Amino acid sequence: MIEFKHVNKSFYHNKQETKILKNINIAIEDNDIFGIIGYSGAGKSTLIRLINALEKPTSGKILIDGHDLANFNTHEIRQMKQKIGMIFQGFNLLESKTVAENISLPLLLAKVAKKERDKIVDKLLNFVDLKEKKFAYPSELSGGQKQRVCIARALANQPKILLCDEATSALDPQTTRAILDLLKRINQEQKVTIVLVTHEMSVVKHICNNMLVMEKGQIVEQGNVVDIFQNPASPVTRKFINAVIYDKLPTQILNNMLENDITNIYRFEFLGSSCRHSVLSDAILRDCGKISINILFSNMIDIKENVIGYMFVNIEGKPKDIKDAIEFLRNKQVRIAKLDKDGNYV
Ligand SMILES: Nc1ncnc2c1ncn2[C@@H]1O[C@H](COP(=O)(O)OP(=O)(O)OP(=O)(O)O)[C@@H](O)[C@H]1O
Repeated sequence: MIEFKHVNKSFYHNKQETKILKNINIAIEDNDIFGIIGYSGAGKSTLIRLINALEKPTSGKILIDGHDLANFNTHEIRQMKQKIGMIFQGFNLLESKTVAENISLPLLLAKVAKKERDKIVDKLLNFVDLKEKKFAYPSELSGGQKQRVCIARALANQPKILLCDEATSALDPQTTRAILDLLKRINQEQKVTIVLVTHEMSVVKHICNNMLVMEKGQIVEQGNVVDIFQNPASPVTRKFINAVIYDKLPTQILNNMLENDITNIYRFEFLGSSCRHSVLSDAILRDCGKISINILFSNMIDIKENVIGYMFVNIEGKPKDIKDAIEFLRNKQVRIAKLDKDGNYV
């Protein structure tokens, strides 16, 4: 387990203090895939670098499996670092070494015998599906292949924790997905805890179980990914979620509606069970056609077998019938908001 207790981190320049992390409290369970999301400069990299002692906290405690990192001597820090692998956006491969030599490096540092090293490297090359690139140099690899080499290198010492700092930010969406799937496999098959820094909610959505959102050195929200997608508490979280699931009617459709004097526009928010039932047709059938529901736009995603999404509709009918239908749908766990004159859903 990785725990942060009231952690603060400042950098000093000309005796001037800049507070980078403020009162950070986190508990990451073993075998979790934990996402840290925030905009540039929020302090994500500094936070993740505290876990493997690349940075030291200014105050507060960081505990790995209950042991305070501050109490570790140099030897213990070295041992602990061997059990924490790290991968970066910039790959950090040695250009003058082959793929096999790059992967072998941590084993060499850990004084593993050559025969054993070769065996481990072959196994890792197999695992990351790069057998045929064993003797290639980094310059001969694509971005996705380079990141696979980095992953193999990070796994060489059989780490318990893998830190990923924007590991997919330089990759195209398809390669990103393949790398994320590989990380998921590492987590499931090798029981490695993964802590992942990103500025992309699609990455968090794809593999994380738990997450935190950072803004200006502070945690503004943390918890289960599905819960946070369903009930984002902070504006910055909502902005991140909007990048993967848009909670407003696209302007073009809205303008088209308004030009045609269609104003009875509602946003239906479907969560969990409400998605699995035919609630809309139930509402229409129940009222024997007294109302009509015209779907304008729909936007659904699935996260860990939960479907979350928005549907924008125009409802026509007598005010009382519309009110009844809305009440019926609300009882079926559909969250409903109406578009007001200012363009807000209330
Ligand atoms: N060694 C350092 N000395 C001084 N300031 C630093 C140092 N490292 C980071 N900072 C500052 O700390 C702040 C947070 O940086 P950090 O890299 O942790 O943010 P981030 O959320 O990872 O951003 P990005 O997504 O752009 O990498 C920034 O303002 C940065 O300039």
